[in-house]
Amino acid sequence: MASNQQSLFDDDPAPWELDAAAQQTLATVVLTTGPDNEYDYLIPDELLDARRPETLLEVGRRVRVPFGRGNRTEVGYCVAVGSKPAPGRKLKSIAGVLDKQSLLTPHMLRLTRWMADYYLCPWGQVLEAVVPAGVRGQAGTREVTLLSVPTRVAARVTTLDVTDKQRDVLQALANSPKPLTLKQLATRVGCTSAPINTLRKQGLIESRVERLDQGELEALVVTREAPKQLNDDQATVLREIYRELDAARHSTLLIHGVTGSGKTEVYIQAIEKVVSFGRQAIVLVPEISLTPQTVGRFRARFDHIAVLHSHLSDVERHRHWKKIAAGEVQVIVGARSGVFAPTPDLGLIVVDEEHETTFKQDSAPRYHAREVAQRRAADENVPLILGSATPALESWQRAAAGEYKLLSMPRRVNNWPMPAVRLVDLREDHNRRGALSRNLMQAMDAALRDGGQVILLLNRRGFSTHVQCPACGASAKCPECEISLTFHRQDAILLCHWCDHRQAPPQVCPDCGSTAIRYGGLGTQKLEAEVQARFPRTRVLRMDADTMRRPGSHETALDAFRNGEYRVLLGTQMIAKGLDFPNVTVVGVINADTALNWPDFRAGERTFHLVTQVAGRTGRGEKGGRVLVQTFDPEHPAIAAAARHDYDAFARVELPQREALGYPPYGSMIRFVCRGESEQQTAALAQQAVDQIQAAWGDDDPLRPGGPLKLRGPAPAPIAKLRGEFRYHVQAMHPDGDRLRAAVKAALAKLTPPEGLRWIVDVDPWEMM
Ligand SMILES: Nc1ncnc2c1ncn2[C@@H]1O[C@H](COP(=O)(O)OP(=O)(O)OP(=O)(O)O)[C@@H](O)[C@H]1O
Ligand SMILES: [Zn+2]
Repeated sequence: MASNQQSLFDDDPAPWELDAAAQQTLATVVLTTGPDNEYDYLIPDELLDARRPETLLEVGRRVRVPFGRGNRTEVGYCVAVGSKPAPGRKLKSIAGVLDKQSLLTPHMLRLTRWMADYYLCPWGQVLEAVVPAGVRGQAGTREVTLLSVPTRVAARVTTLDVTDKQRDVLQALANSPKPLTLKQLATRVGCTSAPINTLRKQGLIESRVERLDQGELEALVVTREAPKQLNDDQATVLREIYRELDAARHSTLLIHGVTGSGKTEVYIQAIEKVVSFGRQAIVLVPEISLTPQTVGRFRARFDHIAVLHSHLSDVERHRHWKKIAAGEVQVIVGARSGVFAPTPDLGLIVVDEEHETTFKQDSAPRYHAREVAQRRAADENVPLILGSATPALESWQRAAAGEYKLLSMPRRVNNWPMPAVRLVDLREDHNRRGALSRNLMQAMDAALRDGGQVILLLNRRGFSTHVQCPACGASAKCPECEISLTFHRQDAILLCHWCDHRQAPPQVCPDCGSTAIRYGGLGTQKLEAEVQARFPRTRVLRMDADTMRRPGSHETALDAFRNGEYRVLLGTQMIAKGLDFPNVTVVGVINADTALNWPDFRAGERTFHLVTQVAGRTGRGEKGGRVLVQTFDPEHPAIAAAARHDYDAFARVELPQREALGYPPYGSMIRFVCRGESEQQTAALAQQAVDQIQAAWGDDDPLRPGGPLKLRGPAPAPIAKLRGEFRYHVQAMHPDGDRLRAAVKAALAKLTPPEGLRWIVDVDPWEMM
């Protein structure tokens, strides 16, 4: 206020009083659900009393607040406390503090804020996704009795007056670096529980009861491994990583290492250094259940590791979280959400198989763990390592642009050669009646006779993938999704793979009454039947979403294959990843083209990744290995390059095409999808989105770099109907990602969806269906 006007308002307080009154200590709160805004609240004095830490209001704790006209109670996160000028209106007060400690470090607050901005979703929603829903309780744990030898006893085991058996028991226990359960000890010594119990009664063995969850129980039985002697490529890459670690700075290293080049050993030795600094490392893997070997290697090398997988109960997750936050964990191995592990002193993040699509979350917040890891590593000033035999083109492009440092491991360990890949042209194999070409069968036969094992990839589950009436052409479709139903012979049902709708297979065609229903198309169940018929004395293991429903079933199945109980492993893409079985001498790809014709600009890239990765599962031992890839399109660049293990060749063809069309990695893409029961309303909402985005973008200035905004749609999505709702989508692309995000954000704020219509927005989408 200008001072010369002071006299006009005698009642006003003097300027210094005004200042004091204007500043108040306020808490800024973000609601967990509800409007995407930040709200200021007054803080009652008792919540600022440092002598009562359990109710102290701090940034990162959750609070209860009155909200809205009716003052209903909402929960929110306190994201800031500080003095602010008093607003004109009267503020409400915080009603209470929910957490006894802060759930979020300042780093995590910044990271989640960035995610909300980048992925165009409410901050509160991101916060809820990052902080695990842990509740108090002890479900999911088991009480075990752990035995150990007191030091005073261990020192004189040889002179004690005990039986020989008892001495063996004491010796075994004293030699074990960790306490053992009764069962473990008995197995190790080869005795019953009797001598152990006698020793316990005599006080020569101590016992304590602990609550352990499944992961910790597993960790009890790990055998430790020593570091491997690195080969030259590994050593070179490790030196580069050490250089970054010693410099204590952020940078991103992309390790392009062919399948079987020993990337995991490099990560482990890098992390050993991080741990020696007293800091923690986060390792992200595509899916814990599919990577039991990788997880096992980490367990064998570190004492304090937390494995965060999707089968953890809330309670277990919460316990891990607390241990990690307390700095008690050295290495966190986790899927996507492991990137939020609350490490107090992070030293390194590793993203293994960084090209995998599972790193992108397909529900809100639709973040990509690689991007979040990048952001987090930069914010905490630590290196980020991305590793893959088939890097995502996004990463490859950034390396080419100098944003990432590219490190190569072009050879396999032990100088084993890459397996020879043969393309089997299905167009020339006219006499083929089943799924297996003559070439593939011969190769399988030779491998099996030689004591080897076989992996067969077919990326479709079920028995028959379409059920059709040859008389009138009608095919069985899901009534809710209008997608072809798959016949599952085991359960004798037709199943929709999108919505899980089930119905009995028709006896007669519902359209024309013909009884000659044809079951066509090939799924893993049919392949299993064929392999079993052709190789009757061979045990065949099938892995797909149908056989792998229960937690732990992947590990059991892979163990059985490793032990040689099964000679043939067949399945969907879940068998294509990361497995390291030296006895696999033949890999067969039943149909390399299944993903090629997807309505997705990444169809070629996905195909290249899948074929290269599955081909890499063989030739990992003394016996070598070979690969047969069946295809109708052997000249396709993705398939031809995969057959030569030639990533560079693939990238050289694919990148210019992406660039010409403005697709990622050259342009940013945002996808809008809406759905509703009325097709007309759904289409109208998509049109509204297009109009609003165009309006928010404004006119295209021909002189501005990046060219005009590319807007595709509205159009029916490839899955045009799902669970009874119509789906429409819109794609917006432009090289200037920030400007694109701003325009879409502004546009979405103006959308007025009618009752019953829903929409989502996906920044950097991976799913195009
Ligand atoms: N220096 C080494 N000497 C001998 N064996 C090694 C060495 N480094 C790694 N290995 C072994 O080589 C095999 C392949 O290593 P690893 O699984 O880490 O490869 P990878 O690069 O991750 O392959 P993929 O991309 O196919 O998963 C493993 O059995 C591993 O124990
Ligand atoms: Zn359906």
